[in-house]
Amino acid sequence: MLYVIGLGLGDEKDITLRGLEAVKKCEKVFMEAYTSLLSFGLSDDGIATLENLYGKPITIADREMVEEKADEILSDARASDVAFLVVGDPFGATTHSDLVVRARELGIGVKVVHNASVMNAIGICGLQLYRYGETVSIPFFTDVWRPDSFYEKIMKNRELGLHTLCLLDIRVKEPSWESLSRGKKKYEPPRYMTINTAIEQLLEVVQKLGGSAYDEDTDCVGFARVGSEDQVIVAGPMKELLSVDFGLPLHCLVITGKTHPLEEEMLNTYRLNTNNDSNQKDDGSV
Ligand SMILES: C[S@@+](CC[C@H](N)C(=O)[O-])C[C@H]1O[C@@H](n2cnc3c(N)ncnc32)[C@H](O)[C@@H]1O
Repeated sequence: MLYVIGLGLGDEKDITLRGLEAVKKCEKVFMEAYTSLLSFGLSDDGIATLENLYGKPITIADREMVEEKADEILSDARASDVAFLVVGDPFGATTHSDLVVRARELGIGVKVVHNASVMNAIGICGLQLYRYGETVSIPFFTDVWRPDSFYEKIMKNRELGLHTLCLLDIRVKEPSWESLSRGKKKYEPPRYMTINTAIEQLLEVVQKLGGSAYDEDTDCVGFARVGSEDQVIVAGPMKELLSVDFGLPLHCLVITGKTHPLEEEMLNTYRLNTNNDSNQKDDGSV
């Protein structure tokens, strides 16, 4: 049996009871480690915390392993119970349908244990989840690659008065161009896009295209480490969020559409000049 288990967004305590029971009975545990992060990141300590809780070792499955070596995971799942752990919800923003479809084709049973996803946790800012349009991904620009396909989607959402969730690039275990040209893979250090970089890129694109979908005065909400004890949520115009230090990853950004007075009321509690208590530490410190 293949158990596909969501870990939630914060730390090791966010797994559900159902998920924990499933992991405990599995003989092998893989953890997908390239589309999201728990609050402790990929530090050895963090993984060790999970291993202690589960009472068994975890094999980190990077993109190469999940995409190229899925056979290994599936052949284990054919013979015994195997857990495949995904931060957030397994089907929130990342779809692991490939693995599930292949397992089903091979006659391997699949059970999914859901959990909170960034896709629903952003509801905390007060913008109604049913008032969102298409989610966009913002990739890191390079000197020679500065794609702008997200612009049109944001424009369509804004024309319809809908909010836009922008998921920000994560680069983990990316081979460097240099090493590829030498034929021996060497990996770049991991990179996680900040809200500040995302806004810089968004403003660059709207200026380049001469568009009007948004500008530096457009109201947004920046989220860092949602679901963790030290989460930070700040609402304000793009130009204001540009200079906010949101701290460690992960970050995402919402560009507001047309807001309802009730949405505004909640949003106002996250503005810089208010008593913003988005941070959930018990002592209220930020
Ligand atoms: C592919 S999505 C996450 C999918 C995950 N399975 C889920 O359900 O949440 C990854 C992106 O979502 C955003 N994200 C995920 N978790 C976050 C968090 N706790 N706080 C802020 N942004 C987050 C980041 O922009 C990150 O690059």
